[in-house]
Amino acid sequence: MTAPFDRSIKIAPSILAADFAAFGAECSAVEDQGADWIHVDVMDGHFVPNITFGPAMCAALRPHIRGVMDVHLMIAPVDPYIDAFAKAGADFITAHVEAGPHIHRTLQAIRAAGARPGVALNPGTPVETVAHLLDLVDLVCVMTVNPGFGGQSFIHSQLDKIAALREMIGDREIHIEIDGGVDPMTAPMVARAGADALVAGSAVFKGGSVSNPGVYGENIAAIRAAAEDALKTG
Ligand SMILES: O=C(CO)[C@H](O)[C@H](O)COP(=O)(O)O
Ligand SMILES: [Co+2]
Repeated sequence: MTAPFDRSIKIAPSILAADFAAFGAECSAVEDQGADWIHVDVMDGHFVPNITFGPAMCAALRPHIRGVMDVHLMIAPVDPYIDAFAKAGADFITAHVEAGPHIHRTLQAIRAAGARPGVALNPGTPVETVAHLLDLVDLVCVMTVNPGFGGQSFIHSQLDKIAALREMIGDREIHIEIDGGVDPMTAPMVARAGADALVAGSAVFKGGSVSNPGVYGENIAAIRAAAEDALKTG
């Protein structure tokens, strides 16, 4: 029997804001402190103006992540690397709709490789771009910053896009993930607009460390409570 679709609020710390010299311990620490998914930002210095890490890092992290590894590919091209990220143990592999001319084929290839496909949209990309991809994906990621860096300000104009996406998705079992500038102030807005997976880097890791992980727990709880309270009060 398959598990019912989980529409509850999920907090996905982005390790872009973690201590790069201690990624394994950082992943365990945020999971111990209540993280639902671990969000791994892969950047190539071409699709985005920053470079992080690749499939070897994901494979190294896998034993340190008990739950979901959510891999956000900010790379172009995507297709030559799909098998490597799937073999590295990624649960979700999200590719950008802007990363190439054949996103439909890319999403099929991610599923064929054994991972769950996601599609991400840059802030300047209209939501209609994913209308004909919804049958292929388990997740749509709405970027609320321009991808490439953590710690940027939330772009409020994306709230309408999230609400329109929620409408488009209807009762399909697709997660709406928000990435960029999510904190206890912005979490209520994205939750009300229809998001269920909230990526947060700076707002989770600020003030904490692997030797002081309780701060991560407080930060995660604050974002979750802000989002859940917004859903209760409407
Ligand atoms: O994909 C990303 C940037 O391209 C990151 O996931 C995102 O920026 C999270 O960091 P923060 O919460 O600090 O904005
Ligand atoms: Co990301």
